[in-house]
Amino acid sequence: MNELSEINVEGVSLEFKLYQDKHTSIKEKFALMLRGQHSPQPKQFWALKDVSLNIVHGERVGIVGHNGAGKSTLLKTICRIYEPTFGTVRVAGKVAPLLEIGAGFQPEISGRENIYLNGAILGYTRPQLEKIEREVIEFTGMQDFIDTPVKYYSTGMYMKLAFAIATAVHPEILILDELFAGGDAEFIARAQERMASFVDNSSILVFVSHQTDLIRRLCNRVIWMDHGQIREDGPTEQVLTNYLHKGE
Ligand SMILES: Nc1ncnc2c1ncn2[C@@H]1O[C@H](COP(=O)(O)OP(=O)(O)OP(=O)(O)O)[C@@H](O)[C@H]1O
Repeated sequence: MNELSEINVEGVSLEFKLYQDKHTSIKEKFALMLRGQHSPQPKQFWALKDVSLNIVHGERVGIVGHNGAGKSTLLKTICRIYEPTFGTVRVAGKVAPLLEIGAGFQPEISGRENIYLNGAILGYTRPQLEKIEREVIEFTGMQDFIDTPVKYYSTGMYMKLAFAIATAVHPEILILDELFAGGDAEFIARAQERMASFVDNSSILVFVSHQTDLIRRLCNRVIWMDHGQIREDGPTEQVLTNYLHKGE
């Protein structure tokens, strides 16, 4: 286990271009063309603005903020799905990202085959994959469906499988985005138990959620995102109190 897992985000800004074509009808476009004008240029939008943070092993970080504050964008930037427009992201340690449930699954193949496929993508070795297969089937309780193509799975089943695969072998850095929307109560309870026991002093959890109770239970540090910037970063209770009183 890497005792030196670390996430370092330094001066990160990320720009999206917002296309506004949907507000321009074909008739309006023709009128613009006849007048020798062009459709409006895409608007620039900064989803992250000069974000800096450092997360070290042993930290369980909850990210809170209003809708559109930049929480998911920050996670995707840490996972290198988005390239920052400015700034740098450095990650030391193996990352298990759970950003969009089922995003890594192949719909036509079975749950069991997806365990192998996803596990291989996460970098697990063959002996680890065999252990994971047993462990995942046991954790999910999905013996009866494990050889069914995952396109027939419900959202809850996708979630169980993805969570079980990502956490089967203790990852050094676990990154979760709103994981529990749509899961059944029993699974949510078991997943929370696993997450609580998952983080020890040699790993990192980064967790986006609107469920402040869950964040309070699982995290020892909270980052409050507001309009693409960090509004507050500190101990869970302090930041949550401010967020709940001054935020949203
Ligand atoms: N691929 C994209 N292209 C353009 N804009 C985007 C894209 N992804 C996100 N955005 C915009 O960036 C902003 C931040 O989005 P993000 O999903 O990071 O917010 P969030 O804090 O996770 O919100 P929520 O709590 O609603 O999930 C939003 O205004 C969103 O519309």
